[in-house]
Amino acid sequence: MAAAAASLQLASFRPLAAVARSSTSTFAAASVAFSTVPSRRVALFNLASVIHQVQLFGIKPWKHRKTVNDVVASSAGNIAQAGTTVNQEDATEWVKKDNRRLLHVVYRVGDLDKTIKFYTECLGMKLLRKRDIPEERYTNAFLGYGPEDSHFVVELTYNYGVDKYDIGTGFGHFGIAVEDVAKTVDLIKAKGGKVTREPGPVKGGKSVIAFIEDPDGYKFELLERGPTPEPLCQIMLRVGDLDQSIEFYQKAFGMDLLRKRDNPEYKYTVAMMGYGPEDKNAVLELTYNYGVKEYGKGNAYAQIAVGTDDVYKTAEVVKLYGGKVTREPGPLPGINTKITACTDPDGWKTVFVDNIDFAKELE
Ligand SMILES: C[C@@H](O)C(=O)SC[C@H](NC(=O)CC[C@H](N)C(=O)O)C(=O)NCC(=O)O
Repeated sequence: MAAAAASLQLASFRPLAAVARSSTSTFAAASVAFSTVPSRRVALFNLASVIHQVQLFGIKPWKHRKTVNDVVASSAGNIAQAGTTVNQEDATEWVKKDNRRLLHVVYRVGDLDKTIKFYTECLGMKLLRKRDIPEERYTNAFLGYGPEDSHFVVELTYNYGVDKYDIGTGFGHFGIAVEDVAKTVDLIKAKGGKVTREPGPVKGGKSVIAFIEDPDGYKFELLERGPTPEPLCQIMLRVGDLDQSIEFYQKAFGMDLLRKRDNPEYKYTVAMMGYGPEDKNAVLELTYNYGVKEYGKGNAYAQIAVGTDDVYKTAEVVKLYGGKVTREPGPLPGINTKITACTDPDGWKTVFVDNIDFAKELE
């Protein structure tokens, strides 16, 4: 197994010192939005959080205006309703300065041991941790090319008794950077892996790629690149309106548009979105196929997870830019890690995870 991993010629797995971020994305502040915060605890947390962010980033606090929904705290401590009016400029400033990175991508598999064997032996990943939640009847396995505190990894979910899922048409593939695609493909073939596209230059371009399939049919694109600290480098999702998606990921998520490439010959355009340069960070590769507005999502691929310093503010910003918050911010029962979840314009899900709570989970 060690030899297999070595012959993959994957990059040295040194931790990322820091996630380099640029601030190239710009957008106009146009309107204000309102959101309701349902409890006093959350309202007080938000106040503390604003102060915390000011201390952390040295930026001015968000402007909160009194509205009919505002927090009404009597001397007896009763809260009628809570609400905030978030100024877009401040939201933009905060989201760009928030400490964000892609943590992991979550998807379902039908046979955990089979997938772990394939990822470790054919893709050279390491099994980082496993957790079984019998009361919820599922098991997770985390695999990747370096420790979770500094690397993007996969989180596999096995639901007891479910051995098959529908991958749908919207999910594209995961990208893995390797130094020699042909050698990697040979190794994968020797291990019995399925190669769906032989090594060679990408159609309409020069970079050498290949595609393989894992035991559940998830596609992995092998991309020939020099050494990188983050070999697990892309999640490709298909979208129905690329400009709308780019704007959403820039404004609501604070991502940068790292690269956009149109391939008219093959009738598609891709946009790379992320929290730092592609050679050092995993990115979202959003693909628009000319004229295709909708895709089937299936039930196999689940979501990406992104670290944040404040899930409450994150949810506010997502709402401010028209995103759908599917899980209001707050601690998860049992483990107390604070999260919030939302969907993008195509319905692709993201879970934001509190950075400090996540670090505690890894201890
Ligand atoms: C280098 C980087 O930009 C790529 O590898 S793009 C890979 C390319 N993507 C697409 O074709 C996307 C559109 C396609 N219709 C889809 O929805 O998946 C690709 O897969 N090329 C295949 C090839 O054989 O070159």
